Amino acid sequence: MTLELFETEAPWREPLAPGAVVLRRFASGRDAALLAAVQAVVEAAPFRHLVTPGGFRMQVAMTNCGALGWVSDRRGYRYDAHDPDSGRPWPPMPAEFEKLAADAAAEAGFGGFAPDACLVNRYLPGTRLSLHQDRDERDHGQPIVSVSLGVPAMFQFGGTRRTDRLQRVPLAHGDVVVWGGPARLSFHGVLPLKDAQHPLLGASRINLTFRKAG
Ligand SMILES: O=C(O)CCC(=O)C(=O)O
Ligand SMILES: [Fe+2]
Repeated sequence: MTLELFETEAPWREPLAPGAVVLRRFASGRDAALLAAVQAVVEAAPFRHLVTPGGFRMQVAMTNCGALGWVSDRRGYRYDAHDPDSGRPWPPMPAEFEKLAADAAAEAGFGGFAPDACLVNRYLPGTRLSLHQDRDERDHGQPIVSVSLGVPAMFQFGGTRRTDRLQRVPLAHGDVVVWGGPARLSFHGVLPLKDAQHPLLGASRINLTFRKAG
C-alpha cells in the first residue's frame, strides 16, 4: 500500500462494546490544523508531569485547553479553571478541536456534544498510562472523545470493573475513540509507547481527550 493511498482511505468504524467505537482515521484530514492548534495551546500552557495523590510523577506529560482543565496533585484529582503553574485560565478550546469532538461524538451516536475540557497528553518512547476510569466529570451522560496523533499506541479497553477482560486496540494517527452510555465508565489505559517515527510528530504521540467536565 502506498502512502498516498493510505492517506486518502475513507474513515471506517470498529465497534468496541455497546456505547464504544473506534472511528478509524476520522481526524486524519484535519491533522495539520489540529497540530498547529496543539502548538498554540502548549505555548500558552506548557506540558508538565503531574503528581498523583499518592506522590508519583505521571509518565504522560499533560496540559489542557477549554474552560476547565484536569489536574492532579497531592490533594487529589479535579477539574480547575486555572493552570496551577501560571495561575492563568487555561487557553481557550480551539474551534477546530470543538468541531472535531462534536463531529466524532455525533458519528458515534452522541449528538450535541459540547466539551468544556480538553486534556492534551504527550507520550514519548516507553511512556504508559495505567488502567483507569475517567470519572471526575460531573455528568457521566456525556461521552469521552479521544483523538490519537503521531506514533501508534496500544490502547487497552475493558469493562466497568477493573478485573474485566481487556481488549487491545492499536490506535494510529487520526483514529478517534468514543465511549459513552453503558461504556462511559469503562477502564482503559495505554501500553508503553514503542520506539517509532511519525512524519509530523517524530517519536511522540499526542492524544486529545475531550470531556464535558462541568
Ligand atoms: O492516550 C490515550 O489514548 C488515553 C488517554 C486517557 O485515557 C486520558 O487522558 O484519560
Ligand atoms: Fe482516560
